[in-house]
Amino acid sequence: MADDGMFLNFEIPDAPLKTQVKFKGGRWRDRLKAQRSAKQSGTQTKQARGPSSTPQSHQHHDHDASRPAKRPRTDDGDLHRHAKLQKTAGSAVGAPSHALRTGQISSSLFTKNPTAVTDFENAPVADDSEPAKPSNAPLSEEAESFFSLGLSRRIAQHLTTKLEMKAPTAIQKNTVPQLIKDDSDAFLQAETGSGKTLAYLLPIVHRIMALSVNHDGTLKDTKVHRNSGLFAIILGPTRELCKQIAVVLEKLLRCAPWLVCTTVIGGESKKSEKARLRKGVNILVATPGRLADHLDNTKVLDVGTVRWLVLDEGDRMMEMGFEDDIKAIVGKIRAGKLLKENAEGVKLEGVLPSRRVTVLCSATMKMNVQKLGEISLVDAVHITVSKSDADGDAEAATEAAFAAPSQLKQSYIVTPAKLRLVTLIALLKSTFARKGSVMKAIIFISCADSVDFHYELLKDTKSPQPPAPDTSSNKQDSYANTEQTVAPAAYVTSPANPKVILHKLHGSLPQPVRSATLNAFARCKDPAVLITTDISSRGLDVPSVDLVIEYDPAFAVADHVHRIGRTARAGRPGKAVLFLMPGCEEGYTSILPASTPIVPQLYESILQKGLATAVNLPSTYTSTETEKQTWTTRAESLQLHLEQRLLATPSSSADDDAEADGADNAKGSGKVKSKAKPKKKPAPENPLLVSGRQAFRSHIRAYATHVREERVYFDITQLHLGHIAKAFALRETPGGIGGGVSRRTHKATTSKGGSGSATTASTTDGGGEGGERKKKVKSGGKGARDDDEEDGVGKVDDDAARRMKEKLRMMMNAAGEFNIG
Ligand SMILES: Nc1ncnc2c1ncn2[C@@H]1O[C@H](COP(=O)(O)OP(=O)(O)OP(=O)(O)O)[C@@H](O)[C@H]1O
Repeated sequence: MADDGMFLNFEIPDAPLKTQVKFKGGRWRDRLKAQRSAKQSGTQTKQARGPSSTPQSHQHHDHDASRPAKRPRTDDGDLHRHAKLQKTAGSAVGAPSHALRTGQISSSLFTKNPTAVTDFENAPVADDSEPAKPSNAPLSEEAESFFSLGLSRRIAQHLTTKLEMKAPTAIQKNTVPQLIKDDSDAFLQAETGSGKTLAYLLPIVHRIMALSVNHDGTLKDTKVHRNSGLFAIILGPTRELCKQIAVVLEKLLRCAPWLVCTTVIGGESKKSEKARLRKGVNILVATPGRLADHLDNTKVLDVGTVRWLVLDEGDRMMEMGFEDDIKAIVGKIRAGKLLKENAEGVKLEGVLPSRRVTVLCSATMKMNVQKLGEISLVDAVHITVSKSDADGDAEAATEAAFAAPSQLKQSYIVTPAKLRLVTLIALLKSTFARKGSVMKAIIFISCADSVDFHYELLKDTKSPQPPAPDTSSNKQDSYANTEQTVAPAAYVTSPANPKVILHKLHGSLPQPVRSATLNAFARCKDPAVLITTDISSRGLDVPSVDLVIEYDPAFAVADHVHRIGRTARAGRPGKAVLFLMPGCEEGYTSILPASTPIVPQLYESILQKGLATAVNLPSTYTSTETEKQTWTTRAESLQLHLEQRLLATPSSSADDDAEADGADNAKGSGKVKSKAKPKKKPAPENPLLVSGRQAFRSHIRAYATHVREERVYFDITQLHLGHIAKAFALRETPGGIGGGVSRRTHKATTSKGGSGSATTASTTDGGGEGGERKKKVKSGGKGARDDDEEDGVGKVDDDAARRMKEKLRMMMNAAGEFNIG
């Protein structure tokens, strides 16, 4: 069938387009071969542009044997599917009227794409008939109540009346009585969104309250207050999570206003944290590095009365390199003498646990959790929601906790690399096509550079920044802090949702910006999209997230489970869509935990649905789209438009600014010669192009850091870099991937201990504790990529570097097809 849909019917400026590709590097013979291949391909393209262009000529081109083979080509299959969909879309495929005039270019979006191996015909289909029973919802009110868990009337009433929680969830039902009556350590494991935070907070608060309140709610004579001692420490991996835990705790403590909690999480001056600790605190929420620091340097922080140490998201803390800090914290707490009464003579014995209790909390189980257990737990009770655990089958119970919530609908789209960007836009556009169907969506991307790029690309360039959420205590601050991270979106809006607000979040942003952005996303009343790295994958609880898009797959299955767990929380419905590329990536679905089948979606259907109507371009651009355009031409026009945006020369005002800056700098350095003719400066590069190239490089490097066991699905040698560049709206594949490590870090710090081996690279950690901790990136480990808080540009391990080198050599010997004239 024909593939005329791939031709574009509009002019683009000549200047930025490279008509000839220069091949550098590699052996001259290979370069010559590639040059010839390019020439031949160019001739074919020219032929195709002529009026005699036929679909056959493209197919011939596609099967050009002289072109170095990279991946199995599948045009036949692809075009067949494509044509089939075109027909259903009612468009005329193959009409020769699309033939281009000289000077126009062809978009190769729909050609030379590898075939998906998924058997779409026999794959499971989405079952919309009956939603699955939620697995993480609160239990029925008739069957369970907070009161029956052994909680005091005061707390139980507070939960039902003030916090509007009618009944406990299953993990709360199993945890609360255990931690109230027993002083054993506990390993708490339940799926995402199942209410683990309250599961450990409720018994702690209940028992601390019991120092001053009788079970019937009447007050005792002795009433503890903020200076009565620190009773519990809760550790979380990121500042965001710690803040969130503190918010839940503050709400809970409203029924016991004499108790005080606070956070020490970095990102603000240690002095002010010390001041708060000096004022007195009963429950402390902290990141490990910052707490270890205070334990070393803040005398007023006395752990003699501490009875509970909670390690929330334990595996993540280990993964982030907090092992030494945790060891130090556990060691210090255990070393201190356990006080039976506090300084004021309040008897703690008999009310608080008789020993120090450690609670380890995680939705997923990794090897490092075991290690953390060895460091911190003694004869721990394993608490899950599963019956199997009660039956003694711990493995089955762990598996149940590791699963995604049953009501979460998971699907995946096998999208050729070149079509990723337009498919993402089409997916978002169709998502927001109906008012109210999706209010909030989160897009996970592998690295901060790529987050920055996609945010800049998708935002509406000229629209004013949306107002800051009005609930902030400091409106002005909040507004200023989100200036670079919150903006109205272009492309993805629809007549039903003309306003969609875009947010970006990653660990390279300053802490106040991170907090303000998250706050803005959580409180946004308009439909909202958050583009983010894994910094948002753990523990974050933002209400009404209806959709999670994994545009880049997670670096490990456990991370995938946490990412998709940002939706479908506490029994609410949710959807998760995973982008995969044809080939080995498709096998990844076989290892994903899911209670219901993960359904494949055709990218063509997504494009067809999303691009059924015209795309709203940013306000500085005028759309030339017509109603009659088909989804394929829309996809191509959109891709071309995006590529052109990157190729556009920056405006003259930018030039002037640069000129002025240059002059200022020269003056500053005192090197201005009065009569010297100002040197002509090279035209500044388009910032979007620079950002796109950087995003591409970081993306490829991050790709090399999938965990070893999963690299069979994410094989870097299988990547077609040229095609991937297209997903960054780049016409040419940027160089400089293999060489060196370019990092964007806050500031260099020195490591506190740690076993720095020759293959160990260190990057500052902007996420956990604002550059205080040094993250260890070990050879072969996954720290090399943009971890949640880093910028994703790390050292690729030796193995990956070798494969990358090979890949680059292949690249240099072959011509990326859209590099060719
Ligand atoms: N008993 C309850 N009734 C109703 N909602 C609840 C109940 N317990 C918790 N929730 C709500 O459920 C949501 C998820 O809770 P929480 O963040 O503690 O989950 P989690 O198990 O820690 O998830 P994750 O593993 O993703 O961190 C929160 O919005 C919380 O307010």
